[in-house]
Amino acid sequence: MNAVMKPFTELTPPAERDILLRASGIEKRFGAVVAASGIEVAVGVGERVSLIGSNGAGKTTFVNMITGYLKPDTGSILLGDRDITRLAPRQITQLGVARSFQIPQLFQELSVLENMLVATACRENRLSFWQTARRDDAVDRADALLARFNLTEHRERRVAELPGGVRKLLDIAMAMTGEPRLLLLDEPTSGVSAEEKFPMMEIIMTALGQAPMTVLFVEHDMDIVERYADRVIAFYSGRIIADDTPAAALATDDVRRYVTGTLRQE
Ligand SMILES: Nc1ncnc2c1ncn2[C@@H]1O[C@H](COP(=O)(O)OP(=O)(O)OP(=O)(O)O)[C@@H](O)[C@H]1O
Repeated sequence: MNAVMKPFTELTPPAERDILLRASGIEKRFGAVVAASGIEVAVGVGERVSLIGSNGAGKTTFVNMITGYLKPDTGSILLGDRDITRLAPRQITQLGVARSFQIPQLFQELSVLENMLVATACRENRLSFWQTARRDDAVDRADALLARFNLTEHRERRVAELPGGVRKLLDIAMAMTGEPRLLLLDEPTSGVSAEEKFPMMEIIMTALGQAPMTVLFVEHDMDIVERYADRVIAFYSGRIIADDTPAAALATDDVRRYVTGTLRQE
């Protein structure tokens, strides 16, 4: 059946969604600092979830535990029905979890296309970049992704010559080379000028398309959150203080007090 693609939220009510990511009973301390406490999260296939919170609230710790860079002290993380809590980052990547970084992790002296092919070689677990670079299918797939992210005109340019916003798009395009089931974006528009933010988010969200890929993105700009997330999880002091639609989450006293600062702290 050739159904017209609808936003995921219109397809099925939340209770019936297939759960892709389930974090249960997560606790994480760094010495006396509580970076995660009592974290209970279930994210459905195709959801666009924004993680918000002030500096040090625990957003990156949560992302790092999903990608395997940090291990929780207690609790479990499931991807589908697979327990990934204790797996190494590389194993978790192979299972379909990809991420981009606040500061893009790119090879400055390589071209945009070469960076894409390095990412492809890594996802395919190949030791030789050249093996991948010589394959027409790998180049074709890289070119298709570059086109989706409006990067074709930069294909042959060295990364060192690129403006910040283009580097961020490339970082996300590289994360997409393995066709992930779960994509984690760490502040996709940080460091980008106010005028560029919305056009850039528009490119990202259009390139990511609709279901079935699930996207979690850390974001400090509430205008971006309201426009592009269909759900918000707010962190404060390692705890989740709201988990709801953007409108509902941003209206709570805790989020206004501890995240957006629109309600004075007593
Ligand atoms: N490797 C670490 N060692 C010690 N403390 C850490 C480590 N990583 C994070 N923390 C602490 O854990 C708490 C949560 O940090 P985290 O980086 O998760 O916050 P965040 O919400 O991502 O903040 P930001 O918006 O500034 O990136 C903070 O108090 C931080 O200092």
